[in-house]
Amino acid sequence: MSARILIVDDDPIQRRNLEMMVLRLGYKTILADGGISALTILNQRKDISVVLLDLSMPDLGGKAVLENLQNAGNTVPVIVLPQDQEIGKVGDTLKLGALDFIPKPAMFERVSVSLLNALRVNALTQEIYRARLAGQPRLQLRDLVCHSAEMESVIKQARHVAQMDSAILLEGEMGCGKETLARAIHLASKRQGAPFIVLDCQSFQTRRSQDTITRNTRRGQQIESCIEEDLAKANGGVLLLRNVSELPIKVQKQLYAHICIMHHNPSSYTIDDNALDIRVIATSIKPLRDLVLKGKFCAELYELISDSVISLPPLRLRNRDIPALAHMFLLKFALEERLSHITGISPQAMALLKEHGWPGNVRELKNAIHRAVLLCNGGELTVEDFRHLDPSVKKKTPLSSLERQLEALLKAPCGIDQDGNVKSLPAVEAELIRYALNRHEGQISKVARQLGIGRTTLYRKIKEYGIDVAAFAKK
Ligand SMILES: Nc1ncnc2c1ncn2[C@@H]1O[C@H](COP(=O)(O)OP(=O)(O)OP(=O)(O)O)[C@@H](O)[C@H]1O
Repeated sequence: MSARILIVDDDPIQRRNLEMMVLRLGYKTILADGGISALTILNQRKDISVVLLDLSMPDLGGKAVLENLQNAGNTVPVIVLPQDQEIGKVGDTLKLGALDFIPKPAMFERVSVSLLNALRVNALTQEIYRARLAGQPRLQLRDLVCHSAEMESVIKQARHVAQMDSAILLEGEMGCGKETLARAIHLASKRQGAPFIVLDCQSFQTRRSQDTITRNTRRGQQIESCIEEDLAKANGGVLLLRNVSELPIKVQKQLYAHICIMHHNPSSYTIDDNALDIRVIATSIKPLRDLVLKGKFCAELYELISDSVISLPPLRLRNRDIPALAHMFLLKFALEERLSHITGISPQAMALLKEHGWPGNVRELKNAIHRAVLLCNGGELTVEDFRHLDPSVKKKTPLSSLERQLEALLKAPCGIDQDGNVKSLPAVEAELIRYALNRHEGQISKVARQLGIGRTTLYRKIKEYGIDVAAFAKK
C-alpha cells in the first residue's frame, strides 16, 4: 500500500505543485491549507507517513506546528519548505524535530530523495514502536497516552510519586487504567526490577470460609495465609491491593496491623525470618474517603495507604485521548491478528468513538477496537465495524448546577435508610459528625460551630462513636 503524504501550505499554487510531484512519485496525498488544519489532521489520522511543511503560514507557522508535534510526542517525519530568505531558520526547525528541508521552489529530484529517506525513517520508527508494543507486556509512563489536560496532570503526579517510596492510592472508575498506571509507576521507581504482586481484594468476597486460612504469627497477630504469601512474594517490590474497598473489614484490620509494623519497625517484621520491605499501592473504584466517612472502610488502613492519592478521569472526560488510544489498540490488534493491512480508522468511525459514553472506560475501548479489527473488511475501521457498540450509551452533558445540588443532597446524611426504616439517633449523629468533619477537613472548631455544640461535647461524641479525626484532616 502506498504511503500517504500530508502537504501543508497556505499557497494553493505551491500546494498543487507539490501534490503533482508527490502523486507522480506514486504516493497518496492529503492537503492542509494552514498549520491548524495540519495539526487537526495529524491528531485524527494515523496513516500519514511524512509531512511536507511550509514555514510561513498566517494561522500557525511551521515552527509552531513542529513545537506542537514535539509536545504531543508525535514522531511523524517532517520535511520543512523554507523560502530563500528563511534558510537561516532551518537550524531552528531541525532542533524542533524536522528531519530535512527542501528549499522553495521545490525540485522534483530533491522531493523524491528527501521523501524516500523520510519514509525509511518512518518505517523504522513504526517498527520500533510495534516491537515495543509486542515485546513489552508492561507500559511505561512515557507510553501512556496523555493528550488531554486531565491525563497530563495524572502523569505529572505519577512521575512525582514514582521517585518517592510512599504508599499510593489510585482511584477511578472500572477499567480506566489504575493497574496500568500502578505498573508504570513501579517501572519508573527505584524498585523497578523487583516483584510487582497483585492481591485481588475482590476475591475475598467470593471465598468460602473454608477456603480462607487465618493463622497466628509469631508476634501474635492474625493474618490470612494468602496475604502472608503475597507479602512474602512482594518483598523488595510492590504489593498492589487491587480494589482495596472490597476487602472485608476483618481483613482490613489484619492488613493494617501488618503494614503498620512493617513501616514503623521494619527490622522486626519478618516472614520466615526475612525482613520485609514493601511499597503498597492500592486501587479503588469507590471513593475510599467516602467509605471511611460512612464507617465502611477502616480509617487507619486508609491513612496508611493514602500517602498520595491520584484520581484517574473516566474516558468520557478524556476526549482528546480517544484517537491516540484507538490507534494504539488498532496497531496492537492488527499486528497480533496478522491483519497489518488495517492501518486507519475512518473519520466517521472516529466521530462515533468520541461520541460514545464508554462506561467500561479504556478496557471497553480496547475490546471494541479488537472486535472491530476482526470484523473489518478493508484497510480502515468503519462505522459498520463498531455496530456492536450500544448507540444509546452516549456521553452525558455536564451536570447543571441544579443537578449538582441534587447530587450533593443525595450524598448528605439522612435519618432514613435505603429500605425506608428510621435510623437510630446515635447512628444519625455519628453520620452527621463524620459528614461535618469531612466538609471542614477535620477542623474541630469549625465543626463544633456548625453543629451548634461545644468543642468538649464534640470531642466526647467523637470518642464515643470511635471516629478517627485524623482521617479527615487536609492532605
Ligand atoms: N493508558 C493506557 N494505555 C494502554 N492501555 C491501557 C491504558 N489504560 C488502560 N489500558 C488497558 O485497559 C485495560 C484496563 O486497564 P486497567 O486494568 O489498568 O484498569 P483498572 O482501572 O485497573 O481496572 P479495574 O477497575 O477493573 O481494576 C487493560 O487491558 C489495559 O491494558
